[in-house]
Formats: sequence, C-alpha cells, structure tokens
Amino acid sequence: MTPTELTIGEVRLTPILVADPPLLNTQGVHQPYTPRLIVEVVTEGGVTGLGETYGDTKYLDLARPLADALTGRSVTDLNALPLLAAEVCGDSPAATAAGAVDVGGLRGVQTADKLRLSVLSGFEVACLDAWGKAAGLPVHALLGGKVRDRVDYSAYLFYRWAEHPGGRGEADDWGAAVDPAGVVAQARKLADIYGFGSFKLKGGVFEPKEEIAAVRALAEEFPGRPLRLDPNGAWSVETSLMVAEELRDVLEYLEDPAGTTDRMAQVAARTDIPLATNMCVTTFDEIAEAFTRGAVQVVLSDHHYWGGLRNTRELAAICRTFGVGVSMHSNTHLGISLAAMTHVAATVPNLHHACDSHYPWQTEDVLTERLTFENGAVAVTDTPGLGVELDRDRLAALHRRWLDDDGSHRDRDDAAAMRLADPEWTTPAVPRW
Ligand SMILES: O=C([O-])C(=O)C[C@H](O)[C@@H](O)C(=O)[O-]
Ligand SMILES: [Mg+2]
Repeated sequence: MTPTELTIGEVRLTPILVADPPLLNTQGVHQPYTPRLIVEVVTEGGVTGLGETYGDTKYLDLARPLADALTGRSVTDLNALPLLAAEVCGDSPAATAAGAVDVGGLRGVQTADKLRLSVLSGFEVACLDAWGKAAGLPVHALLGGKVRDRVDYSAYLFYRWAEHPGGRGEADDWGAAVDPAGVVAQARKLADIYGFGSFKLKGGVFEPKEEIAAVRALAEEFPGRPLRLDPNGAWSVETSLMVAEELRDVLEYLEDPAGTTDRMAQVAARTDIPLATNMCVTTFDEIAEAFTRGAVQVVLSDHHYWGGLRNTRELAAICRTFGVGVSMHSNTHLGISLAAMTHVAATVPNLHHACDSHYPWQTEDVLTERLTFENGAVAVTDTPGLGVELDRDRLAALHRRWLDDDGSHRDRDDAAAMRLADPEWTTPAVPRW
C-alpha cells in the first residue's frame, strides 16, 4: 500500500430516491420515496470506497463542498474530517434556526454540528471502505477488531397502511397494520422471514391504550421475547408512567416515551423500566445532563448523526463509563449503511440489545447483493472494506428517479405526506397524549 493508493483522487456524490412503504409515526406517514445520498471516494490507486447518508437538500448542500475539499487527502486522515467539514461546509440555515428539530423532532435537535456530522459520516464510512479494500482488511479490523461474529437486529414493527394515498409509489404485499391483530401478523411475518427474536413497535400513532393492547398481543404471541415501544416523545410524563406500569412485565425498554431530557428524567425517577433514547441524547453536548440526571438507561446510537463509526465507538465508551447501555437506532437506509452499522456494532463490547434496522422495509438497494438476516442477525464479514459491491445500474435508476422528481420527495416530510390522506393534518403538538 503506497500513499498514492490511499490518496483521494475523486469523490462522487449521487442523490437517489428509494421506495418506502406507508409507515406511520407520530408526525404522519412516510412518503412513497425517500432521499439518500451515496458517496463514492475514489483513490488515485483506483480503489473505490462506499458511504451512504441522508439525502435531503440540507445534507446535499453541505456534502458538495466537503467532497471538493477531500481531493488530495488520504482516506486515513479521519480525525481531520470534522475540522475540514467545519471549515468548508458553512452553517446551514436549516440548522441554525432557533429550536430546529430533525425530521419534525423524530431524531431530536438539529444543530449545525449535527448536520455536518450526519454528512461527514457518509464520507468517513467511504474512506474506511477504501482504506480497508486497499489494505486487504475488513472495516471492523480498522476499528480495532470484532468482538462478535454476528450482530443481532430486532424486527421494526410499524403501524401502516396497505398503500400510499392515491396508490402512489411502489406496491407491496404487507397489507395494513392498524390494530393489534395487524401488528401481530406483521411481527409473525418478519420473524418467519428474517428470524428476528425481539420486536420494536413504532408508537405515538394511536391512543396509548390501543398501543398497550398491541404490545400485550405481541407478548402473548411471542412469550418471553424482548419487546419495545417507541412513541417518539408523544406522551406526557403521566401517560408515560401509566404505559410503563401497564407494560412493565413485558417491555425490555420503553423508548422516548416523553420528548425532552427533563421529562425523561421525571419518568425514569418513578419507574424501573429502562428508558432508551434516540431523541434526547443525539449529540455529545446532550450526554452530561441526561446521564447525570439518570434520564436514560440505553442510548440508541446512529452512526449517521453521531458522525461516523469511530464516534459511535467513542459514544459507546462514554456509555460504558456511566453504566448506560448502548444499541442502535435506524431509519430508512440501504445496505451500505447496514454493513457499516454491522461492522461498528461488531466492535462494541457493551452492545447488549438487538439493533434497530428499517432494512426489511427497503426493497430497493444499490448493491449487487443485498445483505441478509439469519436468525435475526447479520454475519460480520471479513471481506476487505465493508464487504459490499455497488450495482451501477441500480444506482443510476434510483438517481434517475431523483432527477425526474418534481421536488416533492427530495426532502422528507411525513406531515406533508399525511395531508394527502387528511388535508387538515398538522404536526401534532407534544405531548400529544
Ligand atoms: O425514533 C426512532 O426510532 C426513529 O426516529 C426512527 C425513524 O425515524 C422512524 O420513526 C420513522 O422513520 O418513522
Ligand atoms: Mg426512537
């Protein structure tokens, strides 16, 4: 491996639109297509590394200057990435608006730092992939080596409609799930196909008592299996405590029942069910208050907004220091990100919960071969780099969809998608219940 082989000669950015089913959450419903950005880092030695991150306009605006600035640098120069991003990306107006939140609040605060980290995570993963390919080492080896050979994922259950309003988008055969029977049928199908052994229900969609009934129905169908419920902060402290009491015998943890660190701390003080979050601890700045107040017991890391695989390991070390558990959050992503999640998860000793992944809902990908779950787990590959290969035809087809789009899908907006079914819909005020 010579320095030239590791020097970045070109960075290619390809925004795409990926099919997404009508999955419901407290903000609204997923649009038929969701934006992602595929990053290719090509070294002067001809090695191509792949990365993936959010593809909404506010991310693309930051990704372009960073791509230009990377040319001539080494793929190993990763500690300098945040400094470089801070220097060249500038602050996005979306991030600097007072009280800005990510995806209507589903992913917590939105700051200029977090937005830059979300962008540079795609570049970090692409650099690690290129470096690993050039060195003949898997990405997990570059992170210090794996401590497990498979990474467990949980079934990510959603209330959903059979199809998008007006029959838009791509059809699938999952049918609707809007009541306990529908949720159980969906869980059974996900367990049968993928072998998942734990189940997370995305809540905050219906009245809490209906969601309690759905979790109870899951507990009956899958006795003893770890269950989670995540209303994305839609409940008050009192409602959170009521749900915690009703489900205390079956929940592994309750995820973001209430929407702020202060409310989570109030809930945590009065229940012994662990609270997990991907909303009130989403940046390093938020850790101290949440941990010292005992507001969360499990942090659901997301390598995209935490700034990459190496930052995820730093977060895991901080969690370990405070006796806080760690697992992984997910939203709509493709196989490059699933591979990246699997590599980093394989290196984290204190990862004791099955990670979230939307991947089963994504029928489209940009890989020649999709990643597979066996008994609910993804095997940790020892193939150099991430161990995945880009399918250029698929990438081109999904980019073509992005080019042809009239702009209505280029920025994720679950509330706007909901208004197509319910013109009166506005993003609910929190707490909703
Ligand atoms: O809280 C979570 O687990 C998420 O934010 C995951 C996703 O954003 C999910 O809520 C979604 O996509 O509807
Ligand atoms: Mg969550």
